[in-house]
Amino acid sequence: MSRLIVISNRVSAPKAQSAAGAQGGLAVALSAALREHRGIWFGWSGKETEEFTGHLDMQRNEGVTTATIDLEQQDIDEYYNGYANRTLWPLFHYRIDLTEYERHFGSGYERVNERFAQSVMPLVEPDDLVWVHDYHLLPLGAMLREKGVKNRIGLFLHIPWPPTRLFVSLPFHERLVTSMLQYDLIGFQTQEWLESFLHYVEKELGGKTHPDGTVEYKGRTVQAKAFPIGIDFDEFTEGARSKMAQDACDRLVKSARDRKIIIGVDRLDYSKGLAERFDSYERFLSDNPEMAGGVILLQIAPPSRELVASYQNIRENLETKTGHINGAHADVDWVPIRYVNRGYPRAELAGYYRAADIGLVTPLRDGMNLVAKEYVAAQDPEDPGVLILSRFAGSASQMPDALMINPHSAEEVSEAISRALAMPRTERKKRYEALMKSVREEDVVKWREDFVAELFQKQRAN
Ligand SMILES: O=P(O)(O)OC[C@H]1O[C@H](O[C@H]2O[C@H](CO)[C@@H](O)[C@H](O)[C@H]2O)[C@H](O)[C@@H](O)[C@@H]1O
Ligand SMILES: O=c1ccn([C@@H]2O[C@H](COP(=O)(O)OP(=O)(O)O)[C@@H](O)[C@H]2O)c(=O)[nH]1
Repeated sequence: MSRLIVISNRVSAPKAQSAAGAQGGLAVALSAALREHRGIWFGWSGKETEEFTGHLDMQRNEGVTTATIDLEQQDIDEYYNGYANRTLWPLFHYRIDLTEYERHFGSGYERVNERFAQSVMPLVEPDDLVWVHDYHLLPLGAMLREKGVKNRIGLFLHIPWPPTRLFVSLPFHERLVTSMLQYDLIGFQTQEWLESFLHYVEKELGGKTHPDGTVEYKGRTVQAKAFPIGIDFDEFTEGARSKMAQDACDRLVKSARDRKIIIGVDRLDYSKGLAERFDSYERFLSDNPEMAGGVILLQIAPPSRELVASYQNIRENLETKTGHINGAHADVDWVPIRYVNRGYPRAELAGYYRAADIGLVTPLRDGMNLVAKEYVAAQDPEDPGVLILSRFAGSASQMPDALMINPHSAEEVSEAISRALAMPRTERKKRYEALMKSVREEDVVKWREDFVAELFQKQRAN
């Protein structure tokens, strides 16, 4: 079996995750993948250094070897807070209005990718499979090729790929995608993002694409394919059976005092549609005055990317909205929204999910959304809650038995909440069983096995 070298922006050791509560689907998914695979996880330590040295901090923890580098302040500003999270993230989530095109972000992004390439090179052995993750590192494969790496290299993009008409607003878009065509395998979360990518390659680069996702471009053959990511089902359900989960469930049920509970769990990110969700909930309260005092929305929203202005704005906006909704609707013994700006360990979250009658997942655009899958996995099979899911989440394509909504329509979301609260147990069970089948079967193990098997098969074409 080939060794796996996983490269991602963030590296998160398994112990650190379970202690603090990993607040990102990528960290959750990769630790599960590496637990079974001999290999190394390489990336940024999350720390800052005065001067970049390329020093590798190697650690071994619960069967996973990690190798990390520190970055300079300017690197972090231009690469992570800049090009990754002020240019690519908003553009790839269709928010061209929030996308910033600064030349120094682009040069910082390339410089850091070059630093990643230089630092990881000594770790790569001839038979290793190299698996690069996400939008932070799109040109890394090409930089490794320039340094003579002949190994099979795959890329998995965890976020959407935008339609061509939006993507071409990115300066130097051809350069970015041409560099991506140095990978052997490019994975997307859904068929829709895959098709957008193939469309771009045909229309803008003049490459030839085939129905099975094969791309031919300037003598190279690259495979593109959808690999929907799942949760670590075994680990999650074990956590959901723990005392921590049980205590959390009891605590929430007790504090709700027979009220219906709706839960949302999201990084504080504009792509998650939190402002629209709060508006929809207010619409529900206004349309259903008899529900006053009978329902609460628990929104867990740990802060994210706090140095980026658009993330500071969403935080302020939600604080104002929560204050407004609670002010307008609360009573002496009832507050309609419990808005919590902190993160919890996943086992504790599992208890909160289980206590909730509705899981409200309403992103405006989301690569996958693992929270939707975790909500289902945490339910009591005999009395499950209802998942309300945005049609714009990647997970929607695998979860047709959720109540599917358009998150831009407050009316639709409000009606879905009413319908979920009134749904008979037989229908809830039927939907839960269908959803659970995909959550169980299409888990992170299958995702990793499918991607790695495909990468293993692909011989470098040139
Ligand atoms: O590392 P951060 O900047 O704090 O962000 C956390 C992660 O967010 C994104 O997650 C995506 O990957 C998930 C798993 O595939 C997927 O379910 C979700 O829809 C995506 O948004 C990001 O892509 C990761 O790189 C970040 O680590
Ligand atoms: O307080 C929290 C909030 C979130 N998460 C985890 O963070 C992940 C979020 O992944 P998702 O795919 O939903 O979105 P992302 O944040 O990666 O965009 C899920 O596994 C959550 O359980 C967590 O551990 N603690």
